[in-house]
Amino acid sequence: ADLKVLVTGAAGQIAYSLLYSIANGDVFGKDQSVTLVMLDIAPMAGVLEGVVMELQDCALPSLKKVISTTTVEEAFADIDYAILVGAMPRRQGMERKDLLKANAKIFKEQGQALDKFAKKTVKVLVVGNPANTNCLIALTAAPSIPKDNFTCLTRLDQNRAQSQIAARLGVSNDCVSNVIIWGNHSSTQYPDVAHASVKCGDTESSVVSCVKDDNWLNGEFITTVQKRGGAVIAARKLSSAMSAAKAICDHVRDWHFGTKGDKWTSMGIYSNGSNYGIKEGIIYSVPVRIAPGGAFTAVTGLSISDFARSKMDETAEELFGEKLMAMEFMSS
Ligand SMILES: NC(=O)c1ccc[n+]([C@@H]2O[C@H](COP(=O)([O-])OP(=O)(O)OC[C@H]3O[C@@H](n4cnc5c(N)ncnc54)[C@H](O)[C@@H]3O)[C@@H](O)[C@H]2O)c1
Ligand SMILES: O=C(O)CC[C@H](O)C(=O)O
Repeated sequence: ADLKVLVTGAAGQIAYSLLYSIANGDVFGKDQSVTLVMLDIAPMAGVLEGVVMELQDCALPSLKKVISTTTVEEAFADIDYAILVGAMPRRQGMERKDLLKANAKIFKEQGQALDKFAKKTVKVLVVGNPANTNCLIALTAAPSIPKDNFTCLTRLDQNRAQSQIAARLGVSNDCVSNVIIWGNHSSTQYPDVAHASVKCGDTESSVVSCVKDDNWLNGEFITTVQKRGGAVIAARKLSSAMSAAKAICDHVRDWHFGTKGDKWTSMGIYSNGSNYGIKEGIIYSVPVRIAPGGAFTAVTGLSISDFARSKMDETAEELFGEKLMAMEFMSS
């Protein structure tokens, strides 16, 4: 059957890279026909039309139909996937709090629209920042959809961490696996390589034993990944877009087709209180294994050092703080 995939913020910069990849079959496969639904706000209707024209002009075989709209009723009707990108990005000088205030109401409205109009099996990926808390807002506003159908993007952080390690070791990016991102998609996230491995030829070794520099791994490596989004904003005067779109494709592809073998990937999921002492009630990034079709389970039994524990708690605390702030904004 045809897949109906919604991308919000479809006139924006991330969408400009993302829409092509989805329409080209890079996410759901070349044999899967896709109806692409594109939502943006009314003032962007003209730009949206231009993007529709370009998608048509790509003449892609797996793109069955394009629907562009500025109303949530039409956008969320009967969708299989909702990729929620549309939100204000942080610019230089803006705090996360400013962003939460501006964006929280978008995700409440869209959560309600998911509840009302989407398939109950819809898979939701929240990208718009603050991604974890926006995801929690959407989930809360959509009680008829299972909580495990809501995730937020931390794959960009995982890709950043993986590429930092690969560059340090002088190996290609695909040699490095099982890096973990814990917690918030923010500068308190904990990129963790304690369980990561690097494959050179036929031999697989731990990243820690290959890097042989714990000071770097526990210091500069972590801060580089934590601050990478801000560094891109400072350099481009715009938020990351090409790399964000690529990470969205990786996330959704793995959610659709599943992870391979004993490999895992990180995504922000609803914390039900049973993973690694992370309390219930926030969207927190953990390593997951995914079955074909999308059922996922958090990877269990990983040893957690005292250093990791304090980092994991710090990012959880930030998320509970954001949750409180979001609740205040919503009630005022
Ligand atoms: N989680 C991540 O890893 C990650 C990475 C990069 C960017 N982001 C976030 O993604 C978001 C989008 O970034 P961008 O660079 O594409 O921004 P952008 O400003 O280029 O595009 C955002 C688009 O969303 C639209 N929009 C605003 N409100 C909307 C609504 N209610 N419904 C539908 N569309 C709406 C805007 O009109 C605009 O076209 C930002 O919040 C950014 O911070 C997240
Ligand atoms: O606003 C930020 O600090 C980050 C923007 C984006 O989420 C990224 O990670 O590139």
